[in-house]
Amino acid sequence: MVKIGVLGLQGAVREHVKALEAAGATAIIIKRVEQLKEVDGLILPGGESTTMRRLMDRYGFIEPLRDFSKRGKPLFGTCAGLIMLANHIVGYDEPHLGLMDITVERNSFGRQRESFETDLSIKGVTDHFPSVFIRAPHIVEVGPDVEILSEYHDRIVMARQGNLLACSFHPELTEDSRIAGYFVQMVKEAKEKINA
Ligand SMILES: NC(=O)CC[C@H](N)C(=O)O
Repeated sequence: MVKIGVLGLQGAVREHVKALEAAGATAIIIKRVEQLKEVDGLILPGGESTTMRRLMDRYGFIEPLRDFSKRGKPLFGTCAGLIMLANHIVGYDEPHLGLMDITVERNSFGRQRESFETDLSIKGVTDHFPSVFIRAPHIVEVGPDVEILSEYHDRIVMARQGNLLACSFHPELTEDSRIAGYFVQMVKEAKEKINA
């Protein structure tokens, strides 16, 4: 069984733990850098990216998370977590982790529609996934190694680059654990490779 961490500095943490368990993984909440060595993959949850960055700096997570990724361990960023992974953020000079070859724009679905739910088709998962968007970012542009997994009204809302997975919405806020299952499978495959 794979063990997957959920970064627990801020945001929608417990819901991810539940979804991972429903998808057959062991899940632990990560609050200290030393805990990273216990897990085979990590979820960066939704929340508020500027707050999350401040806490990552305070607890020294930036470099250890880059190392984690370099060692071939998968990361999955949802909503604010997607913003943490991106190489470029529209309107900002510097990225946060800067691991994934994507450009993201924050809060891109308009104020009057701050939060909504819609049915999305997600490549490799299902044609119908109930997706909750909360002040969500979207992916403006992807590099050549990035596979687009889902779009909503011509905006990219889910993508994968090797061991990096990112989506604009909150898959953990619905009962459907198939996206968590997709990530669990990524982590299993990465673990086999690392141990081979
Ligand atoms: N639900 C979310 O994670 C919202 C993300 C938030 N609007 C940000 O820019 O960080």
